[in-house]
Amino acid sequence: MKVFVSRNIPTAAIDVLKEYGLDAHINVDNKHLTQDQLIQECQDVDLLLNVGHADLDKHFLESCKHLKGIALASVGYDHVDLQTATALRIPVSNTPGVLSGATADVAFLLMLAVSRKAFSRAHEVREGKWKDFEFMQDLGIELNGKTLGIYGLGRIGLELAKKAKAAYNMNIIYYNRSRNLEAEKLVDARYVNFDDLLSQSDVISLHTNLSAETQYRFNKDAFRRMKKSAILINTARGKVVHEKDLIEALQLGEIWGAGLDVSNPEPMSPSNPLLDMPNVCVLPHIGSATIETRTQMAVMAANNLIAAKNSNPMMQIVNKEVYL
Ligand SMILES: NC(=O)C1=CN([C@@H]2O[C@H](COP(=O)(O)OP(=O)(O)OC[C@H]3O[C@@H](n4cnc5c(N)ncnc54)[C@H](OP(=O)(O)O)[C@@H]3O)[C@@H](O)[C@H]2O)C=CC1
Ligand SMILES: O=CC(=O)O
Repeated sequence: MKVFVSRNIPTAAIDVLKEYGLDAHINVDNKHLTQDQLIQECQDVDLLLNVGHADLDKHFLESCKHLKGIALASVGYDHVDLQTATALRIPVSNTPGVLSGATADVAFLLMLAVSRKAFSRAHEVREGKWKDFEFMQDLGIELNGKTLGIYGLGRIGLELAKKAKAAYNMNIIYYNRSRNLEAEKLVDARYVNFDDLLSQSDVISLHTNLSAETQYRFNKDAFRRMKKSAILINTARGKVVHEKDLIEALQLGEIWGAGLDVSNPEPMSPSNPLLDMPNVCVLPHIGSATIETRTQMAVMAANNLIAAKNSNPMMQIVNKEVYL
């Protein structure tokens, strides 16, 4: 069977593929592939281990006629046309759980960075422009005892809630479509409606998957209903936030600051006004980027490919209808 790995992955995962007899062709140069290039690479490929968030849409899926399985090295699968994959009987797997702690760490990091204005003048230090200790400058907001609102309290949201509770005894409120009773028990999380999430939170952290329902849910209207002192953290997907409305809300002082690990599009344009705002911290989508986590993600994806190779169900299947 022909296997393609779309970017470099840790050796541990390549070893798993080899151990089970899959001799993968790896994009060893780690070149960014356009969709056309990926289609070209996958012309006679049976199994794809896909790294990154390039669109695996109808055109891609229908163009790669030999595909019998796609293992994503990500938990999010909003970039895959699952309906077409299922119709073509291509099982698709993801990597839930193993990246929750690392991604929650980045949300926590952003929450602290923005609330303490940690990076707003870091460049001044580097450029020799920092002149003096200022008693009344760079004043941040303390997180202790504040209210953390989580939009999408699932695996990652719960990890963040645990950290926020342990470190700062934050009050946790959340909004999902359904209640998360485990979180209510573990961190005393309180289920609220969307309006209350907006109006009661000191920090709102987004951890939903991207869907038609969640796309642009954080827009002009939402920002107006948030506290003027509120901080927005997004480690979910760029499109959950209406970026133009966010820029306006920050410019008008409708919210206090924002910490973003994701944007729309990615990479963010260097001319994006968010990058010039001292109350905004932007990271290059590094949520799961630790040696430990990326290794576990890649190994999980490799094991899913092995299952597909052996015509067994993939363990972390996201379109299980394919097996009906
Ligand atoms: N920055 C990064 O590097 C990373 C980003 N991510 C992003 O984080 C996302 C979440 O991952 P994970 O925690 O594992 O996923 P989970 O499925 O565990 O959690 C998603 C949560 O979102 C809620 N949700 C879904 N739809 C809605 C809606 N319409 N309104 C309100 N809540 C909703 C779900 O609850 P319910 O179904 O009850 O509504 C669930 O609690 C991923 O999909 C990915 O996009 C993930 C990893 C790394
Ligand atoms: O964004 C990363 C993911 O795993 O999803």
